[in-house]
Amino acid sequence: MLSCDFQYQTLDFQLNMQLKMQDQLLGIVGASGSGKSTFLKCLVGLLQPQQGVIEFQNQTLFDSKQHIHVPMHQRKIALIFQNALLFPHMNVQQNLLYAEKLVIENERKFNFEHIIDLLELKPLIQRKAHQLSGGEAQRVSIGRALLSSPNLLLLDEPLTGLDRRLKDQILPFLNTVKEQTQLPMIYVTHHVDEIEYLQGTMLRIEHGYIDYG
Ligand SMILES: Nc1ncnc2c1ncn2[C@@H]1O[C@H](COP(=O)(O)OP(=O)(O)OP(=O)(O)O)[C@@H](O)[C@H]1O
Repeated sequence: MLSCDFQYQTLDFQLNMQLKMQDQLLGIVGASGSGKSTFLKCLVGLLQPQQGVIEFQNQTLFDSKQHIHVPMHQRKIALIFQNALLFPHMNVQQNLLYAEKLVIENERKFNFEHIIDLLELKPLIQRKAHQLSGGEAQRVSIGRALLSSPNLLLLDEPLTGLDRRLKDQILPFLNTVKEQTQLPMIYVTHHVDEIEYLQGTMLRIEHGYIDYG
């Protein structure tokens, strides 16, 4: 599983993470600015900690002493942001197939048809990104992340900006993804009820430290 013991520091912020992720879904909550997104960015390889170690499924992704910093595209970790970032000039099908084609065939975990069914995307496949609602676009971005065949799925406030009705639509899809794929997931949110719904274990970060209180 995931094992972290690292520090990431800027001029005015320090993140100290020591954890072993045991369960399939780890939910992370904490005040704005506490370091939740910074943690995900260190895992995916967008940011490089100053010191420490990050290991995932027996692979060292980062080790300051051994000068190991596996580049993002080799980590097999997908990150879903608050705003679905789809290619605007492509339709939904093209957006999805683009992600799939980046993975060599015998390493693909899911196929296109399976993802279309799982996320009920069939009625949308010919639409361009700007012809989708926020919730539909987020479903496509979840599908695209899955087709990149990740070993770990990171979700950074994926429901923020969606109204209650859309949240209530997307959460069951995320639950289906969790149940059907068995993918390890880390889910950052301000809403504890989302983690409870997804039956995740919960971790709180305060001012860059894990709060065990
Ligand atoms: N691009 C950046 N440049 C400089 N400082 C940043 C940058 N992004 C975040 N920070 C700072 O790093 C610290 C941690 O921010 P981070 O985004 O990880 O918090 P967060 O817990 O995800 O907050 P939120 O819940 O508001 O998304 C904060 O002090 C923030 O101001």
